Amino acid sequence: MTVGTAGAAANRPSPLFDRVALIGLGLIGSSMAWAMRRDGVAREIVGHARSAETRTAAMRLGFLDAAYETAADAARGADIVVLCVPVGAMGAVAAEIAPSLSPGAIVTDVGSTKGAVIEAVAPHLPDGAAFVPAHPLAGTEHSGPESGFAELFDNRWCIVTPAPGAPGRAVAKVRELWERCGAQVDVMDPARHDLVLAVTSHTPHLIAYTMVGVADDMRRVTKSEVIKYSAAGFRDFTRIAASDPTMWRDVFLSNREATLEILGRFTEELFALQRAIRTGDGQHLFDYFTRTRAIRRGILDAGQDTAKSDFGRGRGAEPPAPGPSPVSVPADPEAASPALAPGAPPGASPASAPGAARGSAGGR
Ligand SMILES: NC(=O)c1ccc[n+]([C@@H]2O[C@H](COP(=O)([O-])OP(=O)(O)OC[C@H]3O[C@@H](n4cnc5c(N)ncnc54)[C@H](O)[C@@H]3O)[C@@H](O)[C@H]2O)c1
Ligand SMILES: O=C(O)C(=O)C[C@]1(C(=O)O)C=C[C@@H](O)C=C1
Repeated sequence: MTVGTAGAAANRPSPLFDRVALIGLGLIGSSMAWAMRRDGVAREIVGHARSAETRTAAMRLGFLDAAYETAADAARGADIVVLCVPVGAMGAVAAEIAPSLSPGAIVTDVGSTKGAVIEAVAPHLPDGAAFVPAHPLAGTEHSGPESGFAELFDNRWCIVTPAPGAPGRAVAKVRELWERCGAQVDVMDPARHDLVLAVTSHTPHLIAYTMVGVADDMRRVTKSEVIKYSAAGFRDFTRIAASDPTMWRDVFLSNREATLEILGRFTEELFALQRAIRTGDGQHLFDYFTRTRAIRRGILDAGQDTAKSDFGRGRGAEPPAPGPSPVSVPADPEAASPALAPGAPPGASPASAPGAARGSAGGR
């Protein structure tokens, strides 16, 4: 049964899909919906969330045409189903939607790990379905339906890891879906993806969680100095360590091998640095920090971040995007601006609000 029907998106430029079903309506599900609306990717965007509160929020915010109580009902009649739930829930959701998939339907996901998701999802899918896993390398520490915004994927990478035998037509459609959501797409082997992401995302998150945990353990200072005198490095760690506990528990449990491999290397390097500090080996420290500085330069040169520092002061932040001044997503449905309404023209979404408010680097 649906919560309500806001009407199919009409008069959009060349929709890629008739009906897209999003299973899971948190940060990534809602951001995808906003990005798809912006570009007129689908005639109809429907979704499923387990809680009535989330389904109601999705309809109130206006990023869905219909919200269903079950994943199976949302998937019925969809030409593509996007699994936007924590990676540990992917298998159960795949089992639930499998019987209601249309022949030839594409199933894709946005999970942060790929090998375990493929293992969990693929066995449940009927022969006629094409499974094309994907992972947008864009996110924030926020979660839930209110946290999404259309610009989240703009100029970020999305890695597609097609299962062996996935039809080229389905892979091309998933590629185009992400390109139209603003991302650049690369195709990668799932095991390679999991190793690369263990280096660039998963282990850094674990290190941030650890550092904030260490500070919290130091009860003497935590309640006052750690907060009051928090320096930029620690503040960056606290943002990362504020990320969703369910999502990250599942990431580490499902990318165990690669994360442990990188953590082992990390520990060795840490011991070497510890030794250099103890023995006063300044040359080792200087050479090491010179090498790591070059990595940052490479990221800036690749356009994956900006050199402008902010550190929460708002001084070096990007200038606000042209257009209406940023406002936060209103809690009161009546206060929603017309741009929030379903059927708003492509390009209009509340996303510019939270996205712009967070700044271009901070919102990612
Ligand atoms: N947050 C990020 O930075 C980020 C970036 C890229 C990919 N991802 C991946 O995207 C997926 C979703 O993450 P998110 O950030 O949107 O999380 P989120 O917490 O904002 O949203 C997840 C949603 O899934 C729902 N859910 C959980 N279990 C479910 C189940 N069994 N059935 C139906 N719904 C269920 C939750 O209620 C929630 O609404 C995860 O797999 C995550 O690894 C996250
Ligand atoms: O900016 C953030 O909050 C993120 O950590 C996003 C981030 C990452 O860059 O590591 C986290 C997990 C994802 O799977 C993809 C993106």
